Amino acid sequence: MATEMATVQQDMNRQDATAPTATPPTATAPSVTRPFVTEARRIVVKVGSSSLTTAAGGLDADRVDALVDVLAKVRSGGEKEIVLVSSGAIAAGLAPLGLTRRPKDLARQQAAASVGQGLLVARYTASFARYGVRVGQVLLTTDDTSRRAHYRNAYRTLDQLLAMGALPVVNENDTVATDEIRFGDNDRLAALVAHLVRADLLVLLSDVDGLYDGDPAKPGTSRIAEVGGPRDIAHVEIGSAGKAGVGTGGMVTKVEAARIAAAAGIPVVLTSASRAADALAGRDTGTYFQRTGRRSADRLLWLAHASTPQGSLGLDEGAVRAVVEGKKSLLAAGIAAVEGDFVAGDPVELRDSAGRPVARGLVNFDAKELPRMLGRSTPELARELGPEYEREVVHRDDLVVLG
Ligand SMILES: Nc1ncnc2c1ncn2[C@@H]1O[C@H](COP(=O)(O)OP(=O)(O)O)[C@@H](O)[C@H]1O
Ligand SMILES: N[C@@H](CCC(=O)OP(=O)(O)O)C(=O)O
Repeated sequence: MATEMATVQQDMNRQDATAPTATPPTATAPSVTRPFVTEARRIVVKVGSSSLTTAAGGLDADRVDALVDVLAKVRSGGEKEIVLVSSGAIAAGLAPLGLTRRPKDLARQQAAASVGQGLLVARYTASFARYGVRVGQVLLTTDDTSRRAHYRNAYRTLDQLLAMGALPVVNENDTVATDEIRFGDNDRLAALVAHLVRADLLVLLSDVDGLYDGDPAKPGTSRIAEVGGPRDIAHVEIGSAGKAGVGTGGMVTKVEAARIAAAAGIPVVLTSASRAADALAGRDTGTYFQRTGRRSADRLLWLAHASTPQGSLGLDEGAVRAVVEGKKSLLAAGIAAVEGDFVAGDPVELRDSAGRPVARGLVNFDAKELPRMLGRSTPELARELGPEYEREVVHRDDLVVLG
């Protein structure tokens, strides 16, 4: 982890007005100082609901167009690929359904998302068409991010869209996600998509021009220009709700997303949508989160951050050592307890004898099959129950140790 101190800068234009246009590059535009941005070939850009909607609610076509202008220009040279993770489905669906504010219940949020997602993608399609760019809609759930077959499929589709010169517009599949398995915000989804497509850069666009060292609405708070690692911002007061009332998660989920991406070797720039052009030109704007780690094995990041465990396995001490220190597969012999109603292929939590989660993995058996297997060796199981029981309960390739 990097230990440099965060750099703090005073900034007068912290909050985006609802002005539709991107900030024009003027004489005061900051100089190009970020080669990791100018050199990035594959970029994931995430834009929040608060940057796409009008003050009165509903989709703001001018703001969508302003963002599209910036993104189309970035990729116009043919050297850069962009994946856009766009929120805004729920916000866009409110007014057409006669709703004045974001409903609290999931069913009405899903209805709004169902109406709004169509409008959102229609708007992007029309707007990118001005530049002759095709968009492809990709809707993902947490399952698509943790199950091997879904994960590969999601990667293949996104990669193929990019190879064919299209621009993927990703959102969470809100209409089928339940409360338990929902990302809710798109910030972490964007970090995981960045990892999935092996992006060189993640740009998070919000209605605020960076991370502040306190509530940006209050005087005396300053923008943090650079974050070397989580310790740099351990003291920062990070709010969970945006002022516009249409976004979710606030700054908390953005910082978490930046942490996930940075730990996976992807640098992150967090700024406002109106500064997207500056940010993507490598100018010194917003908050830059340095990478803190290297790329990890593909799917495991998704397993750690995106999956919702459907149950847990209690491990004895030897099994905890084997899994955590030895990076070995989990065998039935080391399991003392089973909780939950999972089926083979589900993500489960692996806990130590004190109940602390130590790892997460995809289980190879249904919950109801496991009790009679506990504490027994693999050859014994094969002999007594049949050769299909001669398997690890969680294979080490499907297992991630929690840090
Ligand atoms: N320390 C902080 N620095 C910057 N913004 C903050 C901070 N704490 C809370 N916020 C709030 O987070 C909001 C952005 O979150 P959100 O509304 O969810 O945006 P989006 O829709 O873009 O995802 C900002 O408008 C700001 O008011
Ligand atoms: N998938 C949801 C995202 C929810 C949301 O508000 O996210 P964000 O604005 O990124 O905090 C939507 O499209 O409305």
